[in-house]
This record gives sequence, structure tokens and C-alpha cells, in this order.
Amino acid sequence: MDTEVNDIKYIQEYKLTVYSLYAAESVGLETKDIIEYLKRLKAVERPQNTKTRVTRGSADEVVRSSQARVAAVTSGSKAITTGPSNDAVITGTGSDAPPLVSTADIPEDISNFNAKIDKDDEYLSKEIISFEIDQNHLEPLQKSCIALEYPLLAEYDFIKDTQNPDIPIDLKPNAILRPYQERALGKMFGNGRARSGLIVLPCGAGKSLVGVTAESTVRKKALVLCNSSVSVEQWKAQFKMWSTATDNIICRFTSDLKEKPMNASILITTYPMIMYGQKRTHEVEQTMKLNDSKSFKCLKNNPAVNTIFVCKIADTSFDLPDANVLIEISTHSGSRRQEAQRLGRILRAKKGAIAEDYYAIFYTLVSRDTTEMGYSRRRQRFLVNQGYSYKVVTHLSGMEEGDLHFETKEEQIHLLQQVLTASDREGQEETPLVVLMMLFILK
Ligand SMILES: Nc1ncnc2c1ncn2[C@@H]1O[C@H](COP(=O)(O)OP(=O)(O)OP(=O)(O)O)[C@@H](O)[C@H]1O
Repeated sequence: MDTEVNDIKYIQEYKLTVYSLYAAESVGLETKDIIEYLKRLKAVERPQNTKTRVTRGSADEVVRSSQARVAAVTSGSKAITTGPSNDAVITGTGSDAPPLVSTADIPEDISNFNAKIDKDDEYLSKEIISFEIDQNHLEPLQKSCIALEYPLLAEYDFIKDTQNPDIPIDLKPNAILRPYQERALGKMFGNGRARSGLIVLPCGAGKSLVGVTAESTVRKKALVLCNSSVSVEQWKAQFKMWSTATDNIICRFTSDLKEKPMNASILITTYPMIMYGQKRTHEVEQTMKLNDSKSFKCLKNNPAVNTIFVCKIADTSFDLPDANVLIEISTHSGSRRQEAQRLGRILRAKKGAIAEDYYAIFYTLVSRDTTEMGYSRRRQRFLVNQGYSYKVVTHLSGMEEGDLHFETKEEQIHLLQQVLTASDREGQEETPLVVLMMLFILK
């Protein structure tokens, strides 16, 4: 976030980039929080008679349907005016605007510095000005702000948006948010408007419910963009599970399901559908059918079935809340993303289980003396960095005694070759689903 740029004994100066400040602001961090983090990150103890200060200007862009307003904090911010060519330009407000920390002159002594800080603090008793801007000038304005390193933070004042009608959606009473889900949404709706940003939660933490709640709060038309057709199905299911949204306001728009997108209130689609209109792969198609099929639903809820073999398409969005053991048979090289996503399949909260009594185990099979070993080390490092412990088992006792199906060395090598060849073909469109990538064992 910051770099120490000055190591004079009594003054530590940090340069905060405008983007780190933007990110901090968008998650609701305030100046005092930034100072607190700087204190934690500092390399040396700060002498008692020094102060930490962070100055900056800020401007928020508030979008109300077709109207756009800019709210600017006057202290340290710059005046936003419209130039002769009607391009938005930003100019300094005058001599009082305090400079950024990185460009501040280093004072002669610490008392001058404190006096200067106090002066700046007075300046911070700020007044917020806001004014409407012409929609056509929004883009040049945004560009100017970025060029001046004062990026606008987009917010949507949905409560005051009377131009876009509300859609009939509310949360169902069964949707009880977990505390971290509430916190994530608090960051988004903290000031009564919908702030643009990114909500990042681990796999299986319940991002869909966060999304459904956000939509049930804003209650305006929404576009849900997914990375696969399987996710589209899952999102629709989550909307139905947690909200009162009915089938006639939800539209799935995939290469097979083109459900009148034009008038949909909630349009759920994939990037390729809006970018290139690509056809889904054979593999995705098969998995969607499987996910949707009655037999899979029975399988999911049948206590007699405790093992499911799945291919790599189950890496994401495959919801098997009860699965608690995963055996990874084949992987996509050293992909850490894939590892995290697969782990996500077994880390979903278990109904009625006490967290402390609960175990989820992830096995990964690695063939000794093959390139798989290098990849698996990379993946292991990632898991360790995430705080998981792991153990390498090189020998399973009793293995030699059993009546193994692939008993001889030749048979084992042949099997290995088959698996590796299948992995190479994995990316190709017509790879049959018989290539089994993962195994879930349901509790
Ligand atoms: N507050 C909640 N109360 C009860 N169940 C919840 C809650 N939030 C999420 N769940 C359940 O947890 C499971 C995982 O949720 P979801 O699929 O939204 O996770 P995710 O974060 O999108 O995971 P992934 O990144 O792996 O797709 C689902 O079965 C969902 O119904």
C-alpha cells in the first residue's frame, strides 16, 4: 500500500498512491484507519512527539439513473469545471489546497511541521459541495480525474432513482446473513448508496447470497455475469432459494437458453455470451445436464450414494454442501486458482455441524518421478500460504498385500500414460466426460 520514502530519524514519510487510496476508500477505510495501518507497518518506532498525517483530496461520483452528480470534498480537492470544448477539466482551487504527503516540503524542524499539520487539520473541517453534471461529459470527466490522480468513486443513489422502476424482489425470511456477509454488504451500502467495488470472499463462503441480497436491496434491473453456464444455473437457483424473485423476472441467457433477455429484470448470462456469442463446450453442456437432471438431484440427496466422480468443470459453482472429502486425481499443472476452487467444494458450511468437530480432507494423488511433482509442490506452497497444513504420504502400508487392480509396474505405467494423455486433451472441445478428475465422498 505504501512505500517509505524518507528515513530521516524523526520523520517517516510514506507515499500513498492514488490507487491504493481509492481502494482504501472504496472499502470504507478512513484516514484514521490508514494511519493505523501505517503504524502497524512502520519499520521503526515512532517518536512520541511526532504525528502521522495523511492528506488528500477526494471526489465521489454519484450516479442517479440518467443524472450524474459529482460530490467533492472541498478540502484538498480540486474544482471541477467544464472547459471551452465542453470537455471536463479539473483545476486547483487555489493556494490553500494542501499538497499530497509525497510532495510536501520537509519542514525545518518538527514544531513547524506540527504547526503545518494543525493548519491542514483546520482545513479538514470540510464542506461537501455537489453539483449535477451533464451525462455526456461523464466520461471525459472520469478521464480527467484519473489523469489528475483523483479518480472518482462511483456510487448509485438507488433510493432517489425514480426513473428506473423497482422490480418485485425481496429476501425470503430464510435468508439469514452470516456476520461476514453482512460486513461485506455494509461496505457496499454503508452510506445509503450502492458503492461500486469488488467483494472478495473465499470459495463456499456464500457470495451468491451476498449478490442476491445486494440485488434485493437495490431492487433495480440487474445483470449477473458468470464465467460458465453452470454458474448461470446456480445463480438462478440461488435467486429462487433466497429471494422472492419469480421465474418470469429472471432470464437465463446462454447459448441454449435464450429466454427473452430484452425485458428481463434480472439477466443472468456469461461473458462469452455478451462478448462473442461462443458455443459452450461439450464438457460444460454435459455437466449442466448432469446438474439439472433429476437423477443428479436424487443422487445429491440420497444417503445411499456417498461418492461422486466429477470432471474439472466441477471446479467452480458445483454446489455439494455435504461433501467433506475430496480426492484430486488429475490437475491442471500448478494452477493455484484451481486448487483454491477445488478446495472450496469441501469447505462449504455443513448443515447442523459444529465447526470445531468438523473435518474436511483434501487428498491429491501425485505420480512420483513425473512433472506432476513440480506442479504439486507449487500447489502445496500455495496451500501453506493460505494457512492449511499438509502431509506427504509416500507409502501406504498394506498396499502390496491387497489384490490390486493395477498390480504390475507395466499396468501402472500404462494407466499413468492414459491419465496424462487425457489431461492433455482436457482443453479440447470434444473431450468425453469419462475422464474423471475428482472424487467427492459425501458424509
Ligand atoms: N447465510 C447463509 N446461511 C445458510 N447457508 C448459506 C448462507 N450463505 C451461503 N450458504 C450456502 O453455502 C453454500 C455455498 O454458497 P455459494 O455457492 O454462494 O458460495 P460461493 O462463495 O459462491 O462459492 P464458490 O466460490 O465456490 O462458487 C450454498 O449451499 C449456500 O446455499
